[in-house]
Amino acid sequence: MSIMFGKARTCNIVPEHEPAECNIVVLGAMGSGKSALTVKFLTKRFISEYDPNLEDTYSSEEMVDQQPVLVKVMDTADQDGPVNCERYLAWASAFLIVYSIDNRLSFEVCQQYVEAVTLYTKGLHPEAPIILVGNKVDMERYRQVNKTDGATLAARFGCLFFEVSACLDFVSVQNLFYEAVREVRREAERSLSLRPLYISEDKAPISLSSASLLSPCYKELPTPATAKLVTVKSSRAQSKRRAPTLTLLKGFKIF
Ligand SMILES: Nc1nc2c(ncn2[C@@H]2O[C@H](COP(=O)(O)OP(=O)(O)OP(=O)(O)O)[C@@H](O)[C@H]2O)c(=O)[nH]1
Repeated sequence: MSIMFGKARTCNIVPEHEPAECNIVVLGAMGSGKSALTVKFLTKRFISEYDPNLEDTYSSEEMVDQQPVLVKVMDTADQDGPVNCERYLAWASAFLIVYSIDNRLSFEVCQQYVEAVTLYTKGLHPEAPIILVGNKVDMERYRQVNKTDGATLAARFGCLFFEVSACLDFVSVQNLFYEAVREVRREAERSLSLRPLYISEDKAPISLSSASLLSPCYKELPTPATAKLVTVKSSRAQSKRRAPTLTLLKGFKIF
């Protein structure tokens, strides 16, 4: 039984008891800090080196505003700008598009990503939100991109904007991913309120929990050349609450 939210898409309705899922794709120019931000979020640690061609997808059980959510993060590795985007566009619930404040070219590449993603998501319901991220804010003395440039780009495309540093505090990096989850929830509610439910007459209506609203209607995880689903254990393993498990950080050197 499928419910059509105005657009013909196959959709797996998630039963109430399963945690919602949120698929976050991290995009941006090479060297902007995508992997560092991803690893910081998953392990609270800052990496120094990694295999730049490695593209991986990680999952972590999180509690965002007292609601459990399985956050899946695809750390992409494009060589030059938005190419071969279909491997993540349909899978994504949200996008983090990253540039480095000390690299003007990375900001220009970032604009290409924002335009490419917006072209795809406009008109979809729910629309996958974009969060624009100016990384390496610790490199203030080498700044090449003003904060107002980032804010102006974000305003132009109606997306959130943050400046952070993957090598400074963890909370501001965690907040990027948590804000993405919140935006997906907001967009799901907005989308539900905007569009009537079309339910075939012979079926009783079913209640849509926020979990089912949050889990995107997407095809199986794409299988790009090197991407694979691994689970991650953060250094929070020692903390009291149920911590996600990291079994593999291939190619990352953690210090
Ligand atoms: N100072 C500083 N360096 C950073 C920060 N984030 C990442 N770096 C460094 O910048 C370089 C690139 O970081 P990555 O996370 O590998 O960048 P990336 O976007 O994943 O790069 P690709 O995998 O090539 O696409 C590495 O040497 C990192 O240590 C930051 O917030 N501040």
